[in-house]
Amino acid sequence: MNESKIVLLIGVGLIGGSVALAIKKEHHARVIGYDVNIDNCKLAQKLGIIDDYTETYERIAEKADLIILSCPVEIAECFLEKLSKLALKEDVLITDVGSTKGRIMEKAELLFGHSNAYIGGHPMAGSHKVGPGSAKAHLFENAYYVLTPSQNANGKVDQLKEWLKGTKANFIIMDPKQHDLVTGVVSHFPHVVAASLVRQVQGHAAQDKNVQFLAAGGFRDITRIASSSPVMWRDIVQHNQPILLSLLEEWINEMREVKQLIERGDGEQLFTYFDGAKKFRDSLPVRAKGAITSFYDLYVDVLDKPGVISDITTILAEKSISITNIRIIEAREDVYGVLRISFQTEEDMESAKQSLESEGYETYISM
Ligand SMILES: NC(=O)c1ccc[n+]([C@@H]2O[C@H](COP(=O)([O-])OP(=O)(O)OC[C@H]3O[C@@H](n4cnc5c(N)ncnc54)[C@H](O)[C@@H]3O)[C@@H](O)[C@H]2O)c1
Ligand SMILES: O=C(O)C(=O)C[C@]1(C(=O)O)C=C[C@@H](O)C=C1
Repeated sequence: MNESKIVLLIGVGLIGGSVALAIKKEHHARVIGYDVNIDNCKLAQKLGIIDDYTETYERIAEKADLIILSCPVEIAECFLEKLSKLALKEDVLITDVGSTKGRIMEKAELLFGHSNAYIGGHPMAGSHKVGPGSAKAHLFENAYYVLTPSQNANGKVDQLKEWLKGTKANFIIMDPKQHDLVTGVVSHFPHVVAASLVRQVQGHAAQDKNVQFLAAGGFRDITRIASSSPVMWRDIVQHNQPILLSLLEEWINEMREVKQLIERGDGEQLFTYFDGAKKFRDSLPVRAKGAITSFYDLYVDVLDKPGVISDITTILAEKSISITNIRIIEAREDVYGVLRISFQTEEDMESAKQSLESEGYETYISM
């Protein structure tokens, strides 16, 4: 379907590229890219993410059936102004993939509110990587994909879902303000904390080189997201400033309480604090994509002996089970360590579990 439809992708990076691939999986539309970084357009064309690219978006925008803003959120906001001055098609659909929705939707209501053209969007999955080279058609599979239709655009939500059905995401309609509060809590503020932890460690590393060598699994897990695009996060923080400031106040109070807990040194209170955090963290839906994880992880107890990883990968290869990642998350000489193996699908994870257990390995689905 959509034989002759034109999609204009403004921002040909990780998320735009992934959305474009998902659209091309289901529709025969022609996807044209526009990006300030022409190398991203060239790479995306080579990878089959876009059919062509343009160095001047205006002419294509006026022909487009679907326009996707997949650039940093401050830039997306500027593009709303630019697009509103063009003679767009009457039935055009415009969406974005930005991590914040409040300011974008305020502007969209102002400029496109009279029409039914604008539906904000935010796929709640991603990566710390950037650029079209890391784009994947399945990036949003099972993830929540928030939609924020402008006042008159409710009737067009199904049309957008149809365009985006190749993402296999779970669409959810939200109010933009509610969206910014929730994502502030689970995504934006954790990013600020991750970056600040890395900067604290950086300060210590300048005093003692061993800090870098010993920055192991736990630190890496909790700070992976600090490796994401600083441009993207600068814009997110500027857009969600009031909510982030209020979360920062909450966090400062929480840290004051933690300080008192540590000063008191009461084992029972410390246990209760960590146990409460563990119980809530463990209750989160770790097997659904979203804020917590992007893959189906299986944990395997292993003796740290030479050949154990190749034994495990051989067992899985014999059953044609593909893995997306494998990592030793704890290993000391001659004691049990834990291997984390990630799979693309739940079925692969379940078959791996069965195969490894039948060979005598002990496995868990979450820890
Ligand atoms: N990375 C994630 O995990 C994630 C997840 C969901 C949503 N988002 C949102 O998706 C959007 C894109 O982020 P990304 O992760 O794909 O980053 P990215 O860096 O991979 O892609 C952004 C692209 O926008 C381009 N760009 C920048 N300024 C531009 C301009 N003036 N005109 C045209 N193109 C321009 C960049 O050159 C780049 O190709 C952001 O709004 C971000 O908030 C990111
Ligand atoms: O997995 C990551 O690297 C992400 O940071 C993805 C993440 C998130 O916080 O979950 C980051 C920002 C986006 O708006 C949506 C998803």
